[in-house]
Amino acid sequence: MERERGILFVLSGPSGVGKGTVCKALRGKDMDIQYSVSATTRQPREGEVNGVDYYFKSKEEFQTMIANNELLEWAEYVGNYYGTPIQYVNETLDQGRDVILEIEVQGALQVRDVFPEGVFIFLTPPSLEELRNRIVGRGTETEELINNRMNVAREEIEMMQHYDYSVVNDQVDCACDRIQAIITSEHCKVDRVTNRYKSLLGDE
Ligand SMILES: Nc1ncnc2c1ncn2[C@@H]1O[C@H](COP(=O)(O)OP(=O)(O)OP(=O)(O)O)[C@@H](O)[C@H]1O
Ligand SMILES: Nc1nc2c(ncn2[C@@H]2O[C@H](COP(=O)(O)O)[C@@H](O)[C@H]2O)c(=O)[nH]1
Repeated sequence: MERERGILFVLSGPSGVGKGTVCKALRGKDMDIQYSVSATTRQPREGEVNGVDYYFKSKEEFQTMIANNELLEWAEYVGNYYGTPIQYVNETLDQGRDVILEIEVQGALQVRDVFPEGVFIFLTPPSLEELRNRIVGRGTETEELINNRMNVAREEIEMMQHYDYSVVNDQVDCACDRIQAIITSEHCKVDRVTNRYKSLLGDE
């Protein structure tokens, strides 16, 4: 029987809403889902490790990746470039394993064009005030950058209509359970299951 391709999940939502935190909680759930590591030109934060949190690149290196078609999508966000290396995503999906991308909205819309069968989830904050509190509390951005990120956040929330699911991150465990439920239900969708049975019956 031919092995089915994995499912591509895209998790977006404003900076500081808790995408990384919720993904970390998902990792603890022992699910067979792989996490793509993005490339970025932003400076590493304290404790961030190259190849684990991001592939940290110079602007020139990033532009070379674009020119060589090494990125599935890329975007400029608050003065830096961010992008998803395509090879890892394709190879992992071809192995029949799911992949999750944690990316901002402009990039997610590009992925939608290439992977219309992908599953797009938008994580929302309980309120804008709470969003700001979370970015401030993280302690990684200057006041100016916090304001820039909050301005982009407003625009991003308006783009939520382009997603398949919206999940509020009120409490990490609850948000994680909701995303886990979405992943499980996507695996039970009749069109995906039908393909599996087609190849099963074809084997007879
Ligand atoms: N449900 C929650 N309740 C309270 N605090 C939270 C919650 N989820 C995340 N946080 C906190 O909010 C801050 C931002 O979270 P995190 O870094 O995961 O956001 P992010 O969406 O991945 O941000 P970015 O897009 O900038 O990488 C962290 O300090 C985290 O501990
Ligand atoms: N379009 C893409 N956006 C990405 C990617 N990796 C991360 N991101 C998003 O960028 C912002 C800022 O991230 P930060 O680490 O500087 O706080 C946030 O929304 C990330 O989700 C990517 O590969 N492509």
